[in-house]
Amino acid sequence: MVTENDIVLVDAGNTSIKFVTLNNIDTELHSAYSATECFQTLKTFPYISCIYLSNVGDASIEQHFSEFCQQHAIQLKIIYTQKEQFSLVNAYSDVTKMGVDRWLAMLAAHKMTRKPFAVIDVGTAITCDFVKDGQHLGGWITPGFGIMKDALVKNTARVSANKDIPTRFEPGTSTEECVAMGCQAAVRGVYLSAVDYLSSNQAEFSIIIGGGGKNMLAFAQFDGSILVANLVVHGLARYARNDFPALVSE
Ligand SMILES: Nc1ncnc2c1ncn2[C@@H]1O[C@H](COP(=O)(O)OP(=O)(O)OP(=O)(O)O)[C@@H](O)[C@H]1O
Ligand SMILES: CC(C)(CO)[C@@H](O)C(=O)NCCC(=O)O
Ligand SMILES: [K+]
Repeated sequence: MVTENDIVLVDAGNTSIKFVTLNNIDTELHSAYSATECFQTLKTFPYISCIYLSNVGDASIEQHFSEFCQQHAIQLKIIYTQKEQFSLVNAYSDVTKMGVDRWLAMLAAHKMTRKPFAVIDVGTAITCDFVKDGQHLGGWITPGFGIMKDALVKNTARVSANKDIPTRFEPGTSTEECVAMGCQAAVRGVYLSAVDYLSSNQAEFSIIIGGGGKNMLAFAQFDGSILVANLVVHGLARYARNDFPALVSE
């Protein structure tokens, strides 16, 4: 019999691989910087029957997982972006081009609200996708906080940045602070633009925010937006629960 702790959900992003067993989906995720590092941790798990993998990084990740799963007699399900699933319809005409993390974040958010919504995933890149009545309307791809700072430093002679993640939002008084605050302003701009777009078309809507950098949008909670942990992994969980309906009713 398959149980929730035998199922592992893996979100391979551009910077790191995040993974967790289905029963621990709302706890802090494990994180690894390579497939090899991820396998070292997976080998310490008592038993794995099935791995659900989503990957927006290098295709070699899928090859590594395929070999690992073959060696350890684990079933591997690689999830790809679809045109339609769980009553959600993708707006891309070529869905193979859409990062599966966006698709999974939409599926996770779609389960959380009936209102028209924007789902914002704050990671290496920031994505924002809009959905109304189960129809994806389209979205935005924006550089993430780190990439923005790097691009500024790379393309200027006198602008420098540090690695600090800002804990305040106000005008800066040194170059490094101005860069950190300015890039934070740009991240907040994605949220504010989503509010602007949604409110011009409908009276009621939800905004759902996830990803490792979601705390940069923590202020949005006061406007009724929902900050959720592990959006992509929650999307993967929908596929797992659909395949194994006896686990938990959906
Ligand atoms: N405490 C924090 N506060 C704000 N931003 C953060 C924080 N920690 C990380 N970030 C930002 O979030 C991003 C990391 O996001 P995430 O953990 O979703 O994973 P990732 O592996 O980097 O991204 P992806 O899955 O897109 O590859 C980094 O680019 C960083 O700028
Ligand atoms: C935009 C990212 C990098 C966000 O992780 C990912 O979803 C991706 O690689 N997307 C491919 C391009 C697209 O979604 O249209
Ligand atoms: K690219």
